[in-house]
Amino acid sequence: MARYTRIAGSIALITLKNPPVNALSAAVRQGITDSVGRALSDPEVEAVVLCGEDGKFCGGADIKEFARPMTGPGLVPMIDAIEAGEKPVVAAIEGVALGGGLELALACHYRIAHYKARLGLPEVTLGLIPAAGGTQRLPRLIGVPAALDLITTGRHVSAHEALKLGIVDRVTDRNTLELAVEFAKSVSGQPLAPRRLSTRQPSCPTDLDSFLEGAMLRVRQRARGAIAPVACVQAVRAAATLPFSQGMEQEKELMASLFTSAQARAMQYCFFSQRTVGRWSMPSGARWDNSKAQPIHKAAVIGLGTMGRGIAVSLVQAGIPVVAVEMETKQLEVAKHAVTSILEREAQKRGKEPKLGLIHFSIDLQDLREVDLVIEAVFEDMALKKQVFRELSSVCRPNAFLCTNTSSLDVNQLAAATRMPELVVGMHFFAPAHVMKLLEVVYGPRSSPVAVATAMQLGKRLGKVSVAVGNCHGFVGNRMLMPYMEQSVFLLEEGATPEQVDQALEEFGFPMGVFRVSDLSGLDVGWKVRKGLGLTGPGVAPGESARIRQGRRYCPLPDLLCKQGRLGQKTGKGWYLYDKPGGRVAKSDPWLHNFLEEYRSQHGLQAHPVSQQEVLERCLYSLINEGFRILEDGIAAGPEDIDTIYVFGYGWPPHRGGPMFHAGAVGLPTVLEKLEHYSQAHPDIPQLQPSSLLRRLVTAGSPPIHKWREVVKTVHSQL
Ligand SMILES: CCC/C=C/C(=O)SCCNC(=O)CCNC(=O)[C@H](O)C(C)(C)COP(=O)([O-])OP(=O)([O-])OC[C@H]1O[C@@H](n2cnc3c(N)ncnc32)[C@H](O)[C@@H]1OP(=O)([O-])[O-]
Repeated sequence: MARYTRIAGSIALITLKNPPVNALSAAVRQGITDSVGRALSDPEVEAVVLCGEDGKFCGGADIKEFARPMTGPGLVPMIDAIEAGEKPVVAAIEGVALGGGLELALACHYRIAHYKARLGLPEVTLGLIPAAGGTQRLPRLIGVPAALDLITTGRHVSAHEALKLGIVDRVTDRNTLELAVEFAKSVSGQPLAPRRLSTRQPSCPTDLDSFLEGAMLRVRQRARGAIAPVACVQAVRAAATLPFSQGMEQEKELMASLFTSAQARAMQYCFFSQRTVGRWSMPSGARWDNSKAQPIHKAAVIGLGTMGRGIAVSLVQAGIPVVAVEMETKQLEVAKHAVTSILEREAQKRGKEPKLGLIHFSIDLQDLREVDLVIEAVFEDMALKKQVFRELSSVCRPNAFLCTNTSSLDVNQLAAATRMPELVVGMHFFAPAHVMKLLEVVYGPRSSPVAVATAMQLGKRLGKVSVAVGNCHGFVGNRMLMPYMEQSVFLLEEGATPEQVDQALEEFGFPMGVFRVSDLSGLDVGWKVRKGLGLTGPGVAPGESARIRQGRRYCPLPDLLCKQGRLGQKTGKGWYLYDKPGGRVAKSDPWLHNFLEEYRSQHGLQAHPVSQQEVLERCLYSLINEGFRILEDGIAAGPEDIDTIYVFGYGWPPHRGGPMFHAGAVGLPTVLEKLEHYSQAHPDIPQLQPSSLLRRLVTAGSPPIHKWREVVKTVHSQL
């Protein structure tokens, strides 16, 4: 709803009231419509101030209403009425003005923002366009290029950037409402026509067509197959080339095609999943709302390789003092130089001073005596990590949280090396750690709720999307990746090329196919893991067949490439060829194609044409199948957790919701049928055998994804 009050004699104050973000629900739209009508018809009111309760202007249209039939007044007529009114309306923007919230502010004649406010049109991240006039008014206010940037990326801007761009008229560190009221009085009686954005001409680049073509190309590259960014460009083109009313018609048509699309459903599911994972729970019954996080005043990172450096940068950027530890002076100096340059570069990008004073570099573990939490990021070697944890346990305060950044090792074994195993959790960051949004918080059987709550809270402070997961090899993300990667190399044995596999995955929407990713991160990473698991190297029993390990099919191709020194981009060749070591442009490599042919003939393998459909079904359904096993094992609390991990950490296209959402969208019976088909064709690949949870869900009539937890619960209660 909206509250109407009269203040300072002649000012009508309309306050949006819909906690927590004053979203524009039907009741709020009705409240605004009624209040604006009342203010315009009251002869004693000279000007209007529009604000939101509790320091938040407006978080936009009410996303929860999208799935229901529309009721109440429409957003567009409400907004148009504000702009057309004969009394000045001033938006007092505190907190957020996002989506429909900013569109509402754009209909006001003046905008005043608190310096901490954030503004933006994030509809594209929900599979939509800003269809309450945002695509037509913003270009008329700040010009086509700047508007296109905001609309196609959905990025939020600070109040200061909004002022520079011309979105707001004033930024204040004072009481925004008081200033807005003063301002409203001062502009009362001034002509309103020039303030109505719908009447302005947008400023366009001289070469508008080629500018828009370039923009279209970029959005198509950035989010392959996503339809909303394309519609955003089309809508802005309409703003640049058509009168306002016709532009609005186009905006409406484009929105109509997006609103009910599968992509919009998937992206809105992602939005809510991200919030669902914040309400974490553990099998013990500990939850987000019954476990209290401890404050972290000072942290430490031990091991300053690529991951440790990124983690240290993340902590410093969040304003947390950090002790950064390496074992030797030489390594410490190299790391210090690298961390300092990242901090300087990042600060420059944000137009701020680097917080170099917050980081202390050291080779002395005694410097960790005062810290509240340590994140260990040394090599992935259990013996070394155990040693580090033993030392940390004796050096740090008894109540310090000890976290490991391991990507797959057993958190419980590390906990057992300490005096307080309940204070040990995994904090699995993704490279580069200061950029990637995902954090897997891994609890072992002995981790205390307070340790999990503290790691989750710290993740939030670092700006991460944190997901609490159980302890198993590879946790959630990497565990699911294993069958996916295995399928991709099996497909090479059967006749595919890396190019074909990558192309299929990239057309599905991944930014990079599996082989390109492998070249980027280095083939030696997986090699080391496989050696550790005894799948290759000295751990393999003499006389064991090259293509069978532990009774199941194994593909030695990645190991063979590693043995030849083909480690990916860093050596200039891997699955592809690069112009030099460290080169980034992947080219097809005839050597590799010959190598694959020789390998097949050596092992008596008959190459057959592999279709794009087979690539997708085998790679994606084996990954999804592992996701069902993870749910069955209680490693992830729900499908939303898995999907959030994949969207934020593994490049899963958000417009496809995440692997588990995708399974539901394809149809669980179809996924089951395909897995049955492929597992019959490849009985030596157990990962293709459908999980019992998938079977149960199909037997239960394939309930919608938000009901899966109930089926999982019955599985657990029967265990
Ligand atoms: C149709 C014409 C075109 C217009 C389209 C639009 O405007 S599209 C919209 C364009 N707008 C956007 O895309 C903005 C989307 N929102 C955000 O980006 C953030 O929520 C935030 C920055 C506003 C606040 O961040 P924060 O970390 O402080 O808080 P938090 O994120 O944890 O959320 C708290 C609670 O609020 C809920 N909720 C939030 N927004 C909405 C909403 N619009 N609606 C409904 N609910 C919403 C959220 O689900 C959560 O509920 P829960 O789980 O407690 O039941």
